[in-house]
Amino acid sequence: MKIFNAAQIQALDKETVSNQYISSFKLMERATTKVFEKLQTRYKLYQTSFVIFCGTGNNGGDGLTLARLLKEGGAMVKVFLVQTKKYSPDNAQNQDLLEDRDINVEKFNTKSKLKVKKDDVIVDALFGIGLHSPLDEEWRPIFDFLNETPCLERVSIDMPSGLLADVTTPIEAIVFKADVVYTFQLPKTALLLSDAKEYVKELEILDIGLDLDYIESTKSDAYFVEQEKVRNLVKSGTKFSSKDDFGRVILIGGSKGKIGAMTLASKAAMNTGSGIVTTYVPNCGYTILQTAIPEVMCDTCAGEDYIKVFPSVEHYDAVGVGCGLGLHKDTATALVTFLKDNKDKKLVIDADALNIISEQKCLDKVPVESILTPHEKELKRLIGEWDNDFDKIDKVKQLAKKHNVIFVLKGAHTITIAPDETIYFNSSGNWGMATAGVGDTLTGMITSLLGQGYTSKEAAIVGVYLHGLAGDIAIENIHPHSLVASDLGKNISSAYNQIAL
Ligand SMILES: NC(=O)C1=CN([C@@H]2O[C@H](COP(=O)(O)OP(=O)(O)OC[C@H]3O[C@@H](n4cnc5c(N)ncnc54)[C@H](OP(=O)(O)O)[C@@H]3O)[C@@H](O)[C@H]2O)[C@@H](O)CC1
Ligand SMILES: Nc1ncnc2c1ncn2[C@@H]1O[C@H](COP(=O)(O)OP(=O)(O)O)[C@@H](O)[C@H]1O
Ligand SMILES: [K+]
Repeated sequence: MKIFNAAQIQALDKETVSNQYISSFKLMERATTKVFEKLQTRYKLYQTSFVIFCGTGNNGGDGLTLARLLKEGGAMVKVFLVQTKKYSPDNAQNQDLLEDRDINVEKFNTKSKLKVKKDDVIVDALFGIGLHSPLDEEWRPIFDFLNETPCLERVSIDMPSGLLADVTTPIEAIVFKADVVYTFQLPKTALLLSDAKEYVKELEILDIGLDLDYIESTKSDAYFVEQEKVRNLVKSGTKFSSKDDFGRVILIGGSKGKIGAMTLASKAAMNTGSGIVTTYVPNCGYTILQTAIPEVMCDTCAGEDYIKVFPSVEHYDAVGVGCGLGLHKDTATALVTFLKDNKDKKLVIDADALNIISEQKCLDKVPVESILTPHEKELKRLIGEWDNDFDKIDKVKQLAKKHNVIFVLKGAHTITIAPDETIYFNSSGNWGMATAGVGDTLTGMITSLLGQGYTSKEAAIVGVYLHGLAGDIAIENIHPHSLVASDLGKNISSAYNQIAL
C-alpha cells in the first residue's frame, strides 16, 4: 500500500468524487459509515455516550455525520462544534441534517468551558489532513482538557487533531492523545512514527473505496507493507527442490554468556527455510549450539570466550554477523579485517557488529547491498542524534544511498530504507516483541531469505513482515507480556501458512 502526503490525499479525494460520479457529501457519508461500523463493534452503542468535538472543515463534517449515525444506532450523542462564520459545505450540510434529531449541538470557542463525563467516549473530529501548521497556543486549554479529563476512551477520526500528516510536528505542539485513530484509505507517515506514540496508541486504516486507478498511477516513494505485497514476493519450493536451492548460510557471532543469541538466530534461519545453516561461534558456544539445535552445523574459532578470527565465507550464499558478538577489541579488529576481505559478499549486520562499525567508523567498508538492522540505540551510535523521526529518515536515506546498503530501522513499524530512496513501513508485529532476543530472530530470518535468493531489499521487507506476523500469531495464544523470542521462531511456519492464504 502506498503512503501519500496530505496534498496527494486531497487530490485523490477529488478524483474519487469525479470518477465515481458521487458527491463529496456522499463520500463523507461512506467514510464515516466505516468509522461508525468500527465503533459499533468496539462499544455497545445503546449503553454508550459519545461526545463529539467537531471542527469547521470536513474532518468536522465527519464528526457531524458520525453523530447522526451513532444516534440512529441507539447511542447517546452530544456535539461540540467550533464556532466560526464559515464552515465547509459538507460540514454545513451535515449540521442541517442534525436538526430535529434530538442531538445537543453546542458551539464553542477556545475560551469555552467544556463538559465530558467519565464514562463518555470522546471523539476528536476537530482537524484532519487539512491542518496546515501546528495549532496556535490559544487551543492549549481545550486540548489539555480533552487529553486529561477522565473518560472511557479517546477516538480520532483520520488524524489525532494537531498532528501534521507528512511533516514533523514540534514536540511541544498541541495534539490530541487518541487511544485509537481511524484513518481513511492510506496511512499517513506521521501516524507510523514513534514520535507520535503518545497520540496514536492504536491505528486502523479504513478502506473507503477511494479511486484505485489514481492511487496506482500516483508516484510515492513510501509504502506500508501488508500481507498482499509479501505474498507476491514469497518464493516456494517445487517437487524437485534440493537443499542447495534453499541456500547455504552462515551466522557469525556469540560470546560467553550470549550464545543464546546465536541459537535463536540459527533456529530462525532454519525455520525460515535455509537449506543449510552453519553457526560460527567461539569455543564456549560449541556444546551449547550442538545440543540446542541438531539441524545446525557448528564451527568454532580459536577464541574460547569471544571470536578472534572470522571464517572464510566464500562458499556461503548469505552471511549474518553480529548477534551476541561482544565488543572485545580482538573481535573488533577481526571484524574490520573481515569487512575488508569480503567486499563482494552481501552481509546482514546486527547488534555488536553494528556497534563495532560505529566505534571503528568503518561504515564505508560495509559491502554494497548489505542489510543493516539497528534498533534505535544502535542507530544513534552509527549516525549520531537526530532532531525528529522525519530527520532520522532523511539522514538514513542519504546514508543508504551513499553506501548502497539497506537499513532496517527496528521499531513498532520497522522501517526499511533502500538505496533507491524507497521506504517501507512494516504493518505486522506487536508490543509483546519488545523483549530480548527478538532482534536476533530477525537477523536469522533475513539472512536465510538472502541465502534463498531474495534481493537485499526483498529479504529485508519479507523478513521484517514475516517476523512481525510470527509475533502476531504467537500472541493469539500467549499474552504479549509472556512472549519470548523462541515463540517467534516456533510461529514462522504459521506465518508462512497465513501469507499463503
Ligand atoms: N481523504 C478523503 O478522501 C476524505 C476525507 N475526509 C475528511 O476530510 C478531512 C480533511 O478535511 P479538510 O480538507 O476540510 O480539512 P480539516 O482537516 O477539516 O481542517 C480544515 C480546517 O482547519 C483549519 N485549519 C487548518 N490548519 C489550522 C491551524 N493550524 N490552526 C487553526 N485552524 C486550522 C482550516 O482553516 P483554513 O485553512 O481555512 O484557514 C479549516 O477550517 C480529512 O482529514 C477527513 O477527515 C472525509 O470526509 C471524506 C473522504
Ligand atoms: N512495540 C513493538 N511493536 C512491534 N514490534 C516491536 C515492538 N517493539 C520491538 N519490536 C520488534 O522487536 C525486535 C526487537 O529487536 P532488538 O531491539 O534488536 O532486540 P534484541 O537485540 O534484544 O534481539 C525488532 O524487530 C522490533 O521491530
Ligand atoms: K481528528
